[in-house]
Amino acid sequence: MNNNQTVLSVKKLTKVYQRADKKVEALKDVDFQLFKGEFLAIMGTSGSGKSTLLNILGAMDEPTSGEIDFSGVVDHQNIFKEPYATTYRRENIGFVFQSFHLLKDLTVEENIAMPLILKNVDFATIEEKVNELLELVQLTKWRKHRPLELSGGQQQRVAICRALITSPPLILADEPTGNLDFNTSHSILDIFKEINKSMRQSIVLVTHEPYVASFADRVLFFHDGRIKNEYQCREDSSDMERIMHEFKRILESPL
Ligand SMILES: Nc1ncnc2c1ncn2[C@@H]1O[C@H](COP(=O)(O)OP(=O)(O)OP(=O)(O)O)[C@@H](O)[C@H]1O
Repeated sequence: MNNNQTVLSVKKLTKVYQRADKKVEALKDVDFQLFKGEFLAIMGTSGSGKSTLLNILGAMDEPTSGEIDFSGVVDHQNIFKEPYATTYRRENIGFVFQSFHLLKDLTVEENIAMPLILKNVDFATIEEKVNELLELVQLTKWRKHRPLELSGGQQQRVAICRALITSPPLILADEPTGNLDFNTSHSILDIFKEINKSMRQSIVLVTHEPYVASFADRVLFFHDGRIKNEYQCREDSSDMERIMHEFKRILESPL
């Protein structure tokens, strides 16, 4: 849960893509705050702007207008320009994607260690962190294997470790359970919940599934590039049904 210390503050954010002779407004006047230690789900149907938002929060894309106050994450604010964008991503963000994005020729432990190798961290420190993370996700005995020898759920656990190894204040996850079956998704979401609680990292997770969103502390409902409502999870068995109900109501309302 949050203690109201702001990590990110998003104000009147818009993103317009130019596609041939047509403008696509992917984000329209998006306003929200992310709090320290908060697990926030961004929920919406396909095309509602979820990935666009995540890409902007990760400085992989620039907004068309509006502001993001990143002062809860970094000192400088010019994060959309190089070299700041790369530094911001490397130092402050852990990315987890639907399709894992692991390097297939490297072992599990090499994949996890890569962000620290790139930062020239000493071997002993890297080994200690890799061991700790492998234990957290119960993959110690798979450390010498390569990603393609692992199940989808195991590969996603490796990707989560890689995202965590620099201890970033912010984890951005785009449909991290999209390629996984129900039970595997549950165990991956439990890991997100656990790291959020134990390490106090803030998480922004994009999903179109009420079940996945119900693991978060708060859900922002996106529709047609706008935030239509939000839901504070009660952490009980009613969350999924309430999220589903609210999502359905939003989809059935006129734009
Ligand atoms: N690079 C781009 N160029 C042009 N239009 C884009 C681009 N990226 C996204 N869009 C458009 O912006 C809108 C929002 O897309 P976005 O990918 O953010 O949605 P989404 O909610 O993540 O969808 P999905 O769940 O299918 O990934 C869509 O209409 C999409 O076609």
